[in-house]
Amino acid sequence: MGVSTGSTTVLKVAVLGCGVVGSQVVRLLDEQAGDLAARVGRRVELAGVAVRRIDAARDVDLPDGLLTTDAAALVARDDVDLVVEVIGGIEPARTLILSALEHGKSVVTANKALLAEDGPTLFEAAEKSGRDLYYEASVAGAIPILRPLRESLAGDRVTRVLGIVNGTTNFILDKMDTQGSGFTEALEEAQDLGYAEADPTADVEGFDAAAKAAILASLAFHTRVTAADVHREGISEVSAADIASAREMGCVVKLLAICELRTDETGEEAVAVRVHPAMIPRTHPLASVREAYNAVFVESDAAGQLMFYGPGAGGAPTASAVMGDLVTVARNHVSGTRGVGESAYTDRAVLPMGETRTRYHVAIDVDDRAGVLATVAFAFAEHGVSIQTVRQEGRDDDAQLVVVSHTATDAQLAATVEHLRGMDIVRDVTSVMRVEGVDE
Ligand SMILES: NC(=O)C1=CN([C@@H]2O[C@H](COP(=O)(O)OP(=O)(O)OC[C@H]3O[C@@H](n4cnc5c(N)ncnc54)[C@H](O)[C@@H]3O)[C@@H](O)[C@H]2O)C=CC1
Ligand SMILES: N[C@@H](CC=O)C(=O)O
Ligand code: NA
Repeated sequence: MGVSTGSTTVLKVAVLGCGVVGSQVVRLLDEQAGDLAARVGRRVELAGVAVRRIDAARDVDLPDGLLTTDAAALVARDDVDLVVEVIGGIEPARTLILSALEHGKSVVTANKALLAEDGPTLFEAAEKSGRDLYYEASVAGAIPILRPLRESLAGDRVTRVLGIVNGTTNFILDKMDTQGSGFTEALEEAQDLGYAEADPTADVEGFDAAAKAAILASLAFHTRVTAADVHREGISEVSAADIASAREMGCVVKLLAICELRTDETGEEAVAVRVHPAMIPRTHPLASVREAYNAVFVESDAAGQLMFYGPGAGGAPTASAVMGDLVTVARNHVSGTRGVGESAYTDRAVLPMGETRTRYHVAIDVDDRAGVLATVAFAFAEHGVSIQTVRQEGRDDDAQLVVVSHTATDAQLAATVEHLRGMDIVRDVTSVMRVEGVDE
């Protein structure tokens, strides 16, 4: 393959995809041209924009000559120095990124789905070509979180990363909580605002947050975690009743990504990575993260607790992170250097979800008669799950017990729920949700 030599006076950028994010990258490349030249030390110009349809309506004006439907040819062009991939999804994005790297172009991408599925292939290709692969926009949109993990905290030992990393689901849960909005109505609003993925199932079912959790855990713990390693639950099952129940307890429901450094039963350090809805106290800092904002807590041995907060989705905020990476890889290109590559030297195992320890909120429809509470409490005790509080709501045919447990493993809780579901006095277990951010 020919490695591009590019121009010595101008850096040429190919943008692949001109949707919500791509159109904003193209706009910023034009509007910030003067400042970019000063910051990079060389003019940065658009070489071309790969689109699916030339005649599609888009949010940015582009001269026809720059548009092409042949992304493969664009990334291979000799006059292209840097490539921005904002098509999304696995293919053709993976082939295009690999081709760009093989042709000697550094790549900036926002594609968490691809990084979480096949990151190592991309990192190896970047290593082999001696080029950069940067992806700050892939996690928590505009918030600088990957660079702090990769660089600022490289001398510390990160033990936990906890956050809200999906704007769409946070927007939906926030609207359900504060405005009593319906799920579908809130999702449509998030789509109109450009927060949702092309297929919003990726957001709603937690795939997007799981991909981001995999990327965060890999960087934080210097290991390889893929999307398949992440325990994932979305928000499609979160009901208005769950949100009301959380409110009763002084909590709010959030979709959380939790990455932890733990010790397995042999004493080896391992990682646990999960994404699921959880109740957190309204006094917890994450409870005040509204709309499509994201926030990530990082805990490390020396630094203690750090919190990163900001817009986690949307065209312009995401383009801001893409542009930051673009300036970095452009500077590296000009100075003939390379940024930090993948750091996966610890090669830690990923613990099964059953070993995760947390607290649980369980709502149970029961027959309202003497002895029911004791029988239910016995089922929890039998599986080693200690109860912190129980409250009864309703009477007679409408009776419900709401149990909040002390810390137990997921396996213990699952066994308890199965036991409850098999009991005569239990009509249904209507809600099981983890409770996070509460002291023992
Ligand atoms: N929208 C957001 O808030 C954020 C998006 N991202 C990521 O950024 C990437 C882009 O997302 P969006 O701009 O929101 O998606 P989008 O769906 O608005 O844009 C993707 C564009 O790529 C085009 N495309 C598809 N196949 C193509 C091909 N073969 N050649 C050329 N163009 C092609 C589509 O026509 C579309 O215009 C994704 O990886 C997404 O996960 C990351 C952070 C936030
Ligand atoms: N669909 C994503 C976009 C950013 O990654 C989200 O809603 O957070
Ligand atoms: Na980011």
